[in-house]
Order: sequence, then C-alpha cells, then structure tokens
Amino acid sequence: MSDGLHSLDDRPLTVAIDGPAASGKGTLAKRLAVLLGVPHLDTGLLYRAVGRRVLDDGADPADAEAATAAAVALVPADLGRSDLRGPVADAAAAKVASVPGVRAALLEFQRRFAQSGAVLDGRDIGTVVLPDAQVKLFVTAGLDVRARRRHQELMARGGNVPDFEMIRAEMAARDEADRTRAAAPLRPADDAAILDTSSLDASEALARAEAIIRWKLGV
Ligand SMILES: Nc1ncnc2c1ncn2[C@@H]1O[C@H](COP(=O)(O)OP(=O)(O)O)[C@@H](O)[C@H]1O
Ligand SMILES: Nc1ccn([C@@H]2O[C@H](COP(=O)(O)OP(=O)(O)O)[C@@H](O)[C@H]2O)c(=O)n1
Repeated sequence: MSDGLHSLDDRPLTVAIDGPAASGKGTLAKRLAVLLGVPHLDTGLLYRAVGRRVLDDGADPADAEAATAAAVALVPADLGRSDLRGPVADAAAAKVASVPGVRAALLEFQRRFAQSGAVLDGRDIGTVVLPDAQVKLFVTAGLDVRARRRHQELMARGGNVPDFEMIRAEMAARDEADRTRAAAPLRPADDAAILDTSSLDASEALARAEAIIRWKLGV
C-alpha cells in the first residue's frame, strides 16, 4: 500500500469510481489500484461479455430472458475475449445492462471481488454495488472530449473505426440510456467527489484523485 494511504477503520480500502463513457475512469482506476496496492475490476467488461454471449446465441441483447441467462452463465474466460470493444459491443452492453436480472446476477461477484479491498469502476459502484465504499469518485468530462478520446483509442487499436461524429452520437445515446434506465441508473452517489478530467491528462487526474483520497481518509 502506498505511503500513508490506508483505510479509515479496520475495513479493507474500497474505492468506487463511476462516470460516463470514456471519461477516464478505467485509466484512473487502474492507476489508483497500483498506488493503493489493491486489485482493480473494470465492471463494464462484465456487461460487455454478457452482451457478447447474447449475440453469440443469436438473441437480442434487449431480451430480458436471454440476457439474464447469459449473465448467469458468465465465466471468467469471457472477460478475456478480444471482441469486447467497439460499437457493437458498446451497444449490446448497454442493452443487457438495463435488464434487472442481469444486474442481480453480476452483483454478488462484484461484491466478493471487493471483499479484501479493491478499486471498481463502472456506473453504479458508489450507488449500488459498494454503497459503503470509503472513497467514491464520479469521473466526468465534456462529450466532445470523451468522443475524441474514444476515437483516438479506436484508431490506435486499428481496424474499422467509425468517424468522430458517429462515435460522438452513439456515446451520447448510450450515456442517455445509462442515465435514464430504471435499474441502477448512472448518477453520482450523494457522497461522491466529482472529478472533471476535461482539461486534465491521465497523470493530472491521478494526482487530483490521490489528493481527494488523502482528504477523505484524513492522511
Ligand atoms: N485524463 C485523461 N486525459 C486524456 N486521455 C485520457 C485520460 N484518461 C483516459 N484517457 C484516454 O481516453 C480513453 C478512454 O479512457 P478510459 O480510461 O478507457 O475511459 P472509461 O473507462 O471512462 O471508458 C483511453 O484511450 C485513455 O487512454
Ligand atoms: N457498473 C456498470 C458498468 C457498465 N455498465 C454498462 O456497460 C456499458 C459499458 O461500460 P464500460 O464501462 O465498459 O463503457 P466505457 O465507459 O468504457 O465506454 C455501459 O454503457 C453501461 O450500460 C453498467 O451498466 N454498470
């Protein structure tokens, strides 16, 4: 564990990071986990993997029964698939994520993962998965900034990349669906600190997050 960064009480240190698409929450979560010496779980991968399973079965990711069955059948190897990124996986993930049965099936795994301390990033970590997390961050950035980051990320990965306008429109639609769904909508927890990374690079965002954590933990 990093110098002086430890839990407030006897509980293992848990950090909940939520925010919209490509706000930088995964990059921050990964770096914070290294800093704190705890494991990191990218919970978006769970929904992406469920979406892929439904597509493999030739079903509609919005079909609650098919999506719930896929979530129940999820195995760790699914998270290592190479086709979990890109517009098709994005859309499928957001559709299965609005199904309550899917969310229920994934909840226990996420909580167990955090039992000995962890950093989790997603949409409902501070509100539903780990409501008692010692530190909650809501990472955000302007839509244009986020769409540019995702566009560059996909370009660097190679292959067929949708143009910027398309990425921006699909991202706005997915954010809206995540914010307005009935089941665990995307919103900051009441006790979350808001971290806007629009004009911060990844190192600056990490430094800001570390300062927030030190303040929260009083160290
Ligand atoms: N603060 C930042 N400034 C600039 N680019 C960033 C920043 N944080 C992340 N990125 C880049 O933006 C893209 C999306 O970041 P990521 O952490 O995957 O976002 P999220 O997990 O919120 O979807 C990645 O290519 C990442 O390298
Ligand atoms: N804790 C979570 C994580 C992801 N999700 C869903 O899964 C989708 C993909 O999440 P992600 O974190 O991988 O997406 P990006 O922010 O990387 O674009 C989101 O758009 C949500 O619909 C969720 O509902 N709850």
